[in-house]
Amino acid sequence: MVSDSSRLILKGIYKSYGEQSIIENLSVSFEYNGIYSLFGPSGCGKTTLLHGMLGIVPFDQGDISGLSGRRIAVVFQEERLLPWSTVEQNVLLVLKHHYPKELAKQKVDYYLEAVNLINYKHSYPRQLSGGMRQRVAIARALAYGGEVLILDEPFKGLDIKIKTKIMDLIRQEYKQANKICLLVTHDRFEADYLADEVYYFEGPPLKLNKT
Ligand SMILES: Nc1ncnc2c1ncn2[C@@H]1O[C@H](COP(=O)(O)OP(=O)(O)OP(=O)(O)O)[C@@H](O)[C@H]1O
Repeated sequence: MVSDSSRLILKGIYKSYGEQSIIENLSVSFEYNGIYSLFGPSGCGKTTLLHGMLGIVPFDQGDISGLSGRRIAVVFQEERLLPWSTVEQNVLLVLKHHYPKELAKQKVDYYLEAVNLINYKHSYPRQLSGGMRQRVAIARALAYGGEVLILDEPFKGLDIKIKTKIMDLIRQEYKQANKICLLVTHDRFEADYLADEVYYFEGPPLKLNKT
């Protein structure tokens, strides 16, 4: 089979947890150079789909193409920050093997500024609010960069002003050839604001309702 490198394709995906079928014969594809929202109610299986794509949980069946070998940045539902490291160190950590030291530091400052946290770079996660910690996780993913950006409910707890500022930045950086951004959300405003295309899901089992 010839693989199509301009698309990320999921084909015939199945996933169950015990007796509960979460994903049943789902096929969906995304084009590089696209920003997509995966919109659907809480519990329908969106996170399971993302985690399967990332290899965090194994799918029971199905094929994924167009993802391996790509650099992937992720914002998970939880911030996953190191509590013993400062905000700056948390972001730097993921950059240090990918960029020279000075460039890495510049990136940290640029993205902390972008999420309105530059004045907190020497703070520890416990000194921040939940929404601020979430913004550190967003800054970390954007600074890391990559061809694929996966966002799982990244804007919860953020006010509309900062949320739209961050979404504008993401559009600027991901509306480019050879890049994909996938946003999982059950917030209709976010889904419409960020994406070129909104995929509507229901479930479980997760079903693509319409695009
Ligand atoms: N590790 C697990 N073991 C058993 N069931 C699970 C597990 N993870 C998820 N589920 C179940 O799978 C279903 C889908 O969960 P999932 O987190 O994928 O939904 P979601 O659409 O992302 O929801 P939300 O928007 O609330 O995050 C739920 O019914 C959940 O209870």
